[in-house]
Amino acid sequence: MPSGVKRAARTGAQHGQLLTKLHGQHLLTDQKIINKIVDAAKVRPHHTVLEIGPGKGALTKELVKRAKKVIAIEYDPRQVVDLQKQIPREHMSKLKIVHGDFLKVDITAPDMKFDMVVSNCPYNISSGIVFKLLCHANLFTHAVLMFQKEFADRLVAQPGTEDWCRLAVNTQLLADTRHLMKVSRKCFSPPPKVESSVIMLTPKNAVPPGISLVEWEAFVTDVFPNKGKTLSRIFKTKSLLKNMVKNYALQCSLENTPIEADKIPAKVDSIIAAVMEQRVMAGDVEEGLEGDVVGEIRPRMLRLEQILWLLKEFNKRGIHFK
Ligand SMILES: C[S@@+](CC[C@H](N)C(=O)[O-])C[C@H]1O[C@@H](n2cnc3c(N)ncnc32)[C@H](O)[C@@H]1O
Repeated sequence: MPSGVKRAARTGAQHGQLLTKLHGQHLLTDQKIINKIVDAAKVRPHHTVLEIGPGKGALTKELVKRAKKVIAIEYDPRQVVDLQKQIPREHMSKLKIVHGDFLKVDITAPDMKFDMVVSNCPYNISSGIVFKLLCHANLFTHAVLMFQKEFADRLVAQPGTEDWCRLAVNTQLLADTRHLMKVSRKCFSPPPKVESSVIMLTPKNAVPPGISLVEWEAFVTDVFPNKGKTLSRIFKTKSLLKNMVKNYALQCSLENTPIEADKIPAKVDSIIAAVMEQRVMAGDVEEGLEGDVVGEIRPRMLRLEQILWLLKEFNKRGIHFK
């Protein structure tokens, strides 16, 4: 082979490998795992399944056998071509391939209606996928999703564990999450460097009453990066105090509450003290909390209901986080 052709072939192959890495293309090859994932999704003949990143169709081939329709969103044009070749002709009419980035595709469009989501996700956009699905939680009943094990562990984490974090709290506000199975590296080609897990994500029916999602997100973002510190210490953080003072001043002016600007920091301090001195919802304290006064508790011990309660305690006293 002439050296120019060899070089071009090598460059082409390297480009392919780079794309493979960039798009998280670790394809499932273990038929038992493929079946278990599709079984877990409980696909019935009247269902439309949305698949994120079908690749060469490992899951898609099973899904089209069982569903009425599969909408598969794939970013890589090479995989789109391969996918078309992989699906048996008799099932082709059930498959709609959308060539695009899942994070950008409008999944609310009338021709995109679906009942559930199944995906061996591209791990490099795991957070984006969860966020987008939660934003459209009203569109589907459940999602069976494979992620890198550490990410999946955080999605299903419980209070009091190391993995209980912002991602867990934000996800579980809007959806129930359940671990389904671990998947060994050996079940993929090429094998990834990490282990994987499959989880079930089931949207909850409604956002808890009296809660603004924007406010919730801001509160959790302020409190959870310091999940090992006590709440009293967290609410003494300068940047957090500054933000609370600014928002309190805004709230006062919106409500026409007469309060002099230089008195606002002291007022905010007194509100924080009042909230911190309370006892956590009686009879609702997690075992292992280090004190029963709010200020002595660390966010990593707080259950969802307790975080909601804490946020409402601030909000009802006029303190907002966004
Ligand atoms: C981990 S592979 C899974 C492939 C196949 N489902 C399987 O299990 O063998 C992830 C797939 O997602 C595709 N992908 C990567 N980023 C994407 C994006 N933003 N939107 C849609 N698909 C994407 C990749 O090209 C790849 O085909």
